Amino acid sequence: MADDFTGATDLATNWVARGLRTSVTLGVPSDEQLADLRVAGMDAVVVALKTRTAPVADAVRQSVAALDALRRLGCERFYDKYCSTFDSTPAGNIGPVADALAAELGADKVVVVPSFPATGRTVYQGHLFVGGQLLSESSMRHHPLTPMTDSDVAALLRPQTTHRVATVPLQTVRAGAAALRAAIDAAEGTYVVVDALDESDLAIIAEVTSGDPLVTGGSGLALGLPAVADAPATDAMPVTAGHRAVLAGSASSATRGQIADAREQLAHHKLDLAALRADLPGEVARLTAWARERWSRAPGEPVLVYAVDSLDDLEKAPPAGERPASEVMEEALAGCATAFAEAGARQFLVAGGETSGSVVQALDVQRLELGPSLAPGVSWAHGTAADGRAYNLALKSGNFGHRDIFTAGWQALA
Ligand SMILES: Nc1ncnc2c1ncn2[C@@H]1O[C@H](COP(=O)(O)OP(=O)(O)OP(=O)(O)O)[C@@H](O)[C@H]1O
Ligand SMILES: O=C(O)[C@@H](O)C(=O)CO
Repeated sequence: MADDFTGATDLATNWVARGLRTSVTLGVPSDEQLADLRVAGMDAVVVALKTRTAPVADAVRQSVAALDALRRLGCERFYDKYCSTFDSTPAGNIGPVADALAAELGADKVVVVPSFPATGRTVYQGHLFVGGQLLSESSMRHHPLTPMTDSDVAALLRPQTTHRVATVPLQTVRAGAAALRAAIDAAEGTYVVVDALDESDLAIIAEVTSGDPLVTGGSGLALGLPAVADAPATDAMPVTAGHRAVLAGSASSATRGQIADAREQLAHHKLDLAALRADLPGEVARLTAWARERWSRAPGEPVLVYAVDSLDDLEKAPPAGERPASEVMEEALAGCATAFAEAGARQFLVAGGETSGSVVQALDVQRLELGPSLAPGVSWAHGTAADGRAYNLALKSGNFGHRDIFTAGWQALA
């Protein structure tokens, strides 16, 4: 299970890359969805939750419900996917969720592996690096919801868990499978943060944990699996004809660069927080009229709607009596998604995990099948909403993707 929607498609992208037939359910699957998944005969299922910044008790309840559903489906091994930049606060939710899952599964050793080298995330001497910078010195220190101001993974996890947290250094990983397994078993703690700098390190960690009921991490560890023979054909993904939109609620530095790049080519509109607070439905209606007009003049051209293009846009605290900016922006982008869909949009590239959760929940899509990959951890997907409308969706993690992804990413749907 994954704590946000972009993280879910990130993990699914990596499992598909290793040849596993993988479905993503958006929320805890119902009995009917479980029956469909049984028929489809998947190798892996990712349950996408929106729990990264939810109240702790809520996050734990939803994660345990996801575990329960997956067990009823017959799953025996579980991957607790959180952000490769360990997005959390001293209260959670990584620790409390992992504690609950470990208790349910009777797991006494659980690896903690944020490393995802293909996107620049590595762990060395227990410290998390992003593109060669310590996490605490990276742009993640400015994150609007989970600012990361420490890089020591064990130190980040300790206040969040009732268990002890140990670390295993890179030398032990590189000493091979037997040495690593022995070190994990001997570690003084339930959680074991394991260093990994490249995919060969992840392959060793994946090998030695292949019998563990629970592993935790970013999606990189999934790339450590040996490839299965006949990989599923992602080019078989159905493409749904319709208008195109980029909806970006992410304030991450990669997204801000992608917005700057796309503004040169796409019709764009920056959301105005004050105007949304004054009249959110009216703003969404005006934006939809603008998008309709753009699509009528340039069919096939995406429109770009975004929240932030500079860190100065970020609101630290709302004015007295007002809702937090994050809630307002997520509601506005979710409102745009449903109104744009009503106007004929069927292809959405969404930036940001929380934003993707709000958008996909508003569209009421319940399951995604993955298609072509756009970048490490990002793929197009196809899903059908409860009202029967089909969509192509790419859910892009804030810091993932090349600078031109908002303009070049559509080629895969051509
Ligand atoms: N002006 C603003 N002030 C404060 N928060 C904002 C503002 N604009 C957008 N936000 C919020 O910032 C949050 C960004 O989180 P989101 O998960 O969508 O992106 P991200 O963290 O970059 O992506 P990911 O989680 O995939 O790395 C959203 O809740 C969004 O609504
Ligand atoms: O692990 C990552 O970095 C991403 O999948 C993510 O979770 C960002 O929201």
